[in-house]
Amino acid sequence: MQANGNANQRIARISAHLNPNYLKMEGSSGLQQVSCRAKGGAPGFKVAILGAAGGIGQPLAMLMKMNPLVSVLHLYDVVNSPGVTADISHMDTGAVVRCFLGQSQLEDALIGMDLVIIPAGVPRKPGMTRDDLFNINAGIVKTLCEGITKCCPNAIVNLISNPVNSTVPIAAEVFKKAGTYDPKRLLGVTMLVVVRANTFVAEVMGLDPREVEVPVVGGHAGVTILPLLSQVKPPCSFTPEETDYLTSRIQNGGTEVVEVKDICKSWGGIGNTINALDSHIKIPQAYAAVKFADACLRGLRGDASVIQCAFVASQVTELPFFASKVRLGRTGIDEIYPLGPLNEYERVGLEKAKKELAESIQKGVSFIKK
Ligand SMILES: NC(=O)c1ccc[n+]([C@@H]2O[C@H](COP(=O)([O-])OP(=O)(O)OC[C@H]3O[C@@H](n4cnc5c(N)ncnc54)[C@H](O)[C@@H]3O)[C@@H](O)[C@H]2O)c1
Ligand SMILES: O=C(O)C[C@H](O)C(=O)O
Repeated sequence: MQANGNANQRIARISAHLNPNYLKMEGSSGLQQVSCRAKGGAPGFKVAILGAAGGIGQPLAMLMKMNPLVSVLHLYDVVNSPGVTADISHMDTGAVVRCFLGQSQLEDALIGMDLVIIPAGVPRKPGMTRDDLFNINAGIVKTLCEGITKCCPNAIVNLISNPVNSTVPIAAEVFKKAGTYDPKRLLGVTMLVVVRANTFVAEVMGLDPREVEVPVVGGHAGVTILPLLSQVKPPCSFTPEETDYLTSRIQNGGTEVVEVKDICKSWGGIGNTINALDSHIKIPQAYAAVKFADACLRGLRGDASVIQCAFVASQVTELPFFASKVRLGRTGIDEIYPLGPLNEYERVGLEKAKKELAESIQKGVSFIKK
């Protein structure tokens, strides 16, 4: 005890390492909060993850810590962020990692950020739609976006929390209310369905998924997810059965994962071992989120021709938001591409997608305007 100091002092040392907001003040017995901006060791972008201790948040934090474009990584959550930060900060990559815990530290987590990634909120359980998450996640996204308006209104925002079809309009309304809205900087992350589409098409066609590009437009739930199989690169032709199978599998990929994980969970562990699925770590979801975040950072850096699909404010259809291919640049979205020629199957799908999307968008807008 002598050598290591008392418990408060030990906590203070650990906390100061993890969190620049907690520094042990000379002569004080406990922790005292002081304001301090995180400093990065290497040049690069400052990125905050809100919801960093969650199933997506943790692997996302690990992968962003490995990204050479990131110099400072802020990990914010309402629980467990110190443990996650301790772990991630031991990786010998360039980004400096800082921990932020609880609402009182939200603003410090956000000050000066170039990119804010939001996977905060509850995930689906079997039998639920993404829209069933609205009641809880709408309020969470609203609070986090209010923080962004105050602390980093020019940051690019990657919104992952579901239902994306409603949370993006919620974020837009919060930013509009604060007078900080820039539609070029707000992007709903739909990359995961593109990743799945590339994989499933590659499986059917016997191709390497890294060489396949499937544009997926519309939104991020059920029938609003519209893969444009007529525009796959390299050009492929599909039988009607293959088109039905692929469209349905891409639209229901999220549900497939939720259900299979739940079945595995019900098997339990072997003997007394803990079932790893209890932790709900979501690695491919984080992979997709990082693929998208990396594209945004490359755009910010000024790389040419960075093109990905995302759910954004759009004039591609009559709806105010729509997912389609966008080109990313130094200030966010530089260009939104039109849908291109659709076949009859896709035209029918588009009408279904727009009907559901219109309701989800309106639900998000009304949540803030009510
Ligand atoms: N867009 C996509 O492609 C995609 C993919 C997968 C999951 N999701 C969505 O992402 C969300 C998170 O999924 P998950 O599996 O990581 O869930 P999770 O429950 O494992 O993690 C969510 C994290 O958010 C935190 N959180 C809750 N309220 C918060 C608040 N007010 N501020 C900050 N953090 C808060 C929780 O403490 C938790 O650590 C869900 O809504 C899920 O549906 C989206
Ligand atoms: O399906 C979900 O609930 C999570 C995510 O949107 C997914 O597509 O995996």
